[in-house]
Amino acid sequence: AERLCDEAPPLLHRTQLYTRLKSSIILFLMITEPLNFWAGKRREGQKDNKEPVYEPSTGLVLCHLEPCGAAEVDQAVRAAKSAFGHWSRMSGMERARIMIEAAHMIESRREEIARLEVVNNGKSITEARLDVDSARLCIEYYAGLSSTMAGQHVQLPGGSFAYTRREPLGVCAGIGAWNYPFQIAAWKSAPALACGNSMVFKPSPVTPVTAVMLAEIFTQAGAPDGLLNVVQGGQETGRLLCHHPDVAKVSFTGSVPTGQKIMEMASKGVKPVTLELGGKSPLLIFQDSDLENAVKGALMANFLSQGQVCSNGTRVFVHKDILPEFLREVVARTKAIEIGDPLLESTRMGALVSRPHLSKVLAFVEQAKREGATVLCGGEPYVPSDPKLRGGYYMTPCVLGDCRDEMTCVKEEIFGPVMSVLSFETEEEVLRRANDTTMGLAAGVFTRDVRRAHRVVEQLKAGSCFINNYNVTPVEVPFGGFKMSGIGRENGQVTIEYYSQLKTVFVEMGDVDSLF
Ligand SMILES: NC(=O)c1ccc[n+]([C@@H]2O[C@H](COP(=O)([O-])OP(=O)(O)OC[C@H]3O[C@@H](n4cnc5c(N)ncnc54)[C@H](O)[C@@H]3O)[C@@H](O)[C@H]2O)c1
Ligand SMILES: C[N+](C)(C)CCCC=O
Repeated sequence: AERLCDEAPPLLHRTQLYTRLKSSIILFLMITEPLNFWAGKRREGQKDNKEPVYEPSTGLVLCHLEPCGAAEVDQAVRAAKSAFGHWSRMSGMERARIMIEAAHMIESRREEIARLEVVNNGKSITEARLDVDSARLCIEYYAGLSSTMAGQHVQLPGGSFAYTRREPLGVCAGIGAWNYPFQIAAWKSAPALACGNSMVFKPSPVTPVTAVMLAEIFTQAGAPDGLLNVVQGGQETGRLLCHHPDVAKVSFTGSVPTGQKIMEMASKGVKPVTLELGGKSPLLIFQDSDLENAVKGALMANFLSQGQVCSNGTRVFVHKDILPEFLREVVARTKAIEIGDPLLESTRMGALVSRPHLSKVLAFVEQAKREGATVLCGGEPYVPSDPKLRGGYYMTPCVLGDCRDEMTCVKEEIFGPVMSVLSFETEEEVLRRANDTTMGLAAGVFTRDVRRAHRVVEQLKAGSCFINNYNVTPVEVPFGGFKMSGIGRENGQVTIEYYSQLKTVFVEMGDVDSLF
């Protein structure tokens, strides 16, 4: 009876609740458990400040978030500090064994985690499974790197020498966004733990459900209590974490304005930051592209996770010679995207994450129309025929034509299923326009000309570039942004450097040659 809809009248809600419970009783029971986790156990937060969390596909209340205040954050950090003492002294091989066990457990619980991600985030089950796989692969990858952390030996005159040690930082704070809740928790914790750190992770208050499962899995896999902790809450909890004197580093995924605040807070303690921020990435489609692949690439660049992807290539620049053909094809395929219950196998687009976010995205479409863009398809609220989904946050995926560089839809991150298509004539022109942004997370180019592809990529000011594909992020490959899209990288070997520090040791083999 607690599953109140955020808009529908109570009577309708009761029918929906009954239908929903019959089909997902296990999910419902799990979500009543506490969502904070420290020192190896689920914990309650501040009951007086609890807030409802909604299920995007139905608009019903899914659970309540009990935020952590100063006392709870301190307990979590203390637990992490205690685990760090033990974990950091273990060998890389020992840490790897536990991480691999955790990866196996994720594999065996793949469906359960993916379904909970769907219920909390609204994305399709097909995508949620891939997100869980990416989380698992990330843990496997860093388990493999854990034993490779090594320093350098430097020979010096007279037989003296120096060596470097790569050491962990201590307790790391992770703060996540709502678009990839489980995956973000794994992308941050896996390299941190592999390097010998412990972590306190704060998920977005919109999607608090799955990160705690990851923490629980690490404990069940044999990690010391307190190795990965989860504190729930919003800005205030995040602020407490950033300022905590025992937190050595902050790794953040979220918007540019929040990233700026995180950097400011971390600067007070001179703490290193990793910032994975927003984007307004360009996708360049040349006249010699394989059009079938270019269209598929544009859809992958815009409509994954209901368009709520940081790296999305939302400014699609198409050479004028192929623009009509491209638009015909891209619009036809966008119209064919199946929207609806994200738990159904056939669904390709689920619900946006919240009602306020849906309203914000729809307002961007309205503004685009006022500024002269043409809606070629979509951009409308969508009500699925299934009665239980009537209170959900759906919209039809949108393609905007006749876009110009100065329009709001081309300049600002919309973070929804809205593709802005622009026409170009020359390589030099499109490069100038593509780079004319304060952000630089990702960029893509479609062309059959291999020389053009590399020449263009060299000039694109973006951290993650794709040639003849888009939004492919294998965990072996670094991911992160240029300019205001961020600092540091996630994934790949280089991320070890962002979760460790170098100690130099000088060893004298002779006598001290004193000047005094
Ligand atoms: N580059 C990447 O890898 C990446 C990945 C996913 C999302 N994003 C970006 O995230 C944004 C959408 O996510 P969002 O709406 O959750 O972002 P957000 O910035 O509103 O919130 C992100 C996190 O920061 C916390 N937070 C907010 N204010 C804070 C403060 N003052 N101090 C400490 N913590 C604070 C939130 O509670 C949340 O956990 C988009 O801009 C998107 O591009 C980037
Ligand atoms: C796996 N994706 C789709 C590239 C997501 C990257 C994380 C950004 O939101």
